[in-house]
Amino acid sequence: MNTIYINQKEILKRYKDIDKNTHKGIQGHALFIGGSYGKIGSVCLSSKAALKTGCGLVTTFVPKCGYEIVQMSIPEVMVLTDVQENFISKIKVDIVPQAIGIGPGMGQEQSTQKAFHEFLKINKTPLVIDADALNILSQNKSWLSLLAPKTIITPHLKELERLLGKWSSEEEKFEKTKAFSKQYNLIVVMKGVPTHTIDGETIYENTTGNAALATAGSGDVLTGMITSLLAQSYEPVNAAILGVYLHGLTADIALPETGYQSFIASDIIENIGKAYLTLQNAQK
Ligand SMILES: NC(=O)C1=CN([C@@H]2O[C@H](COP(=O)(O)OP(=O)(O)OC[C@H]3O[C@@H](n4cnc5c(N)ncnc54)[C@H](OP(=O)(O)O)[C@@H]3O)[C@@H](O)[C@H]2O)[C@@H](O)CC1
Ligand SMILES: Nc1ncnc2c1ncn2[C@@H]1O[C@H](COP(=O)(O)OP(=O)(O)O)[C@@H](O)[C@H]1O
Ligand SMILES: [Mg+2]
Repeated sequence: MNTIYINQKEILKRYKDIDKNTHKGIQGHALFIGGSYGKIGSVCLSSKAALKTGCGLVTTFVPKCGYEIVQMSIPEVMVLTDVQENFISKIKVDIVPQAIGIGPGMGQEQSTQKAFHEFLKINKTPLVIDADALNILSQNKSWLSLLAPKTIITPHLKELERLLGKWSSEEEKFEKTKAFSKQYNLIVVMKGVPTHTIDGETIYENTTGNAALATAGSGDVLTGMITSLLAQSYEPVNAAILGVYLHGLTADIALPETGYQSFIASDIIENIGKAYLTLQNAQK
């Protein structure tokens, strides 16, 4: 198997320092599409994580019930709303983002499924697909052919099983995932312990992170971080690898202060700055 271990040395080959003359207009604009009644928090986590990972602008598209929630919990984020109150029914945005993250908290209502299908037919923006958007694809596998090359998908093991069907050994899991990645030309972030990012025949094994990450919203934060890096012009595979590495590093940094149990998804976001500083200090 062609496995590359993603440690600090590998990350420093891929990490790009910030340009001192940059401004928010060229730092990348990320759009998040997701949320439904009772699950607006997921897309708030993705959106805040994206800002803290360095993109210049974030817009979040939610059903109407999410409008005040997103505005009040993250004032830096711009908000667009669906016509429906409790779930997404028609994805209509008048902005030009550099990357889109779709799926966290989105639910699987029939009209949400239809809206997602219409969106996939016309979308030209680099995409990160997570959570319910993956579950919808599992129910409509013919839509996978609508995905542009190097679209990033971020399934946890259950979501992966819904997409691929059951496997009977670890080896078969990897073989099936590699075949799937090649068939649709996708980058698969196979979330687990550890997380493997699969790009065709190549497997990138992450080396950061710990059990503190086993907490609600941890994956929603990862979607925000990867989408942010994609919006900042990282190649899709590097956005995935660096996002997973930084996400894990936040938990390694925080662990001595929080312990495993009290660490929550917001603590990932709080520690993204320290994770970046670790890389910047290692460059000196
Ligand atoms: N604050 C909010 O708004 C939040 C909103 N959220 C949103 O909720 C939606 C549903 O997402 P979800 O992942 O909770 O549900 P679902 O896909 O059915 O998976 C659950 C089942 O899958 C399994 N399983 C999970 N992980 C596994 C693993 N690593 N390895 C192996 N198995 C694993 C496990 O099954 P079991 O092992 O029990 O058989 C578990 O019972 C989605 O839109 C998400 O964004 C959440 O992000 C939370 C915070
Ligand atoms: N024991 C663990 N060790 C390391 N990472 C973990 C562990 N448990 C969960 N994670 C990470 O936490 C994230 C969980 O994602 P996900 O299941 O989508 O959460 P949610 O849907 O609640 O946001 C993944 O990145 C996964 O790799
Ligand atoms: Mg998830």
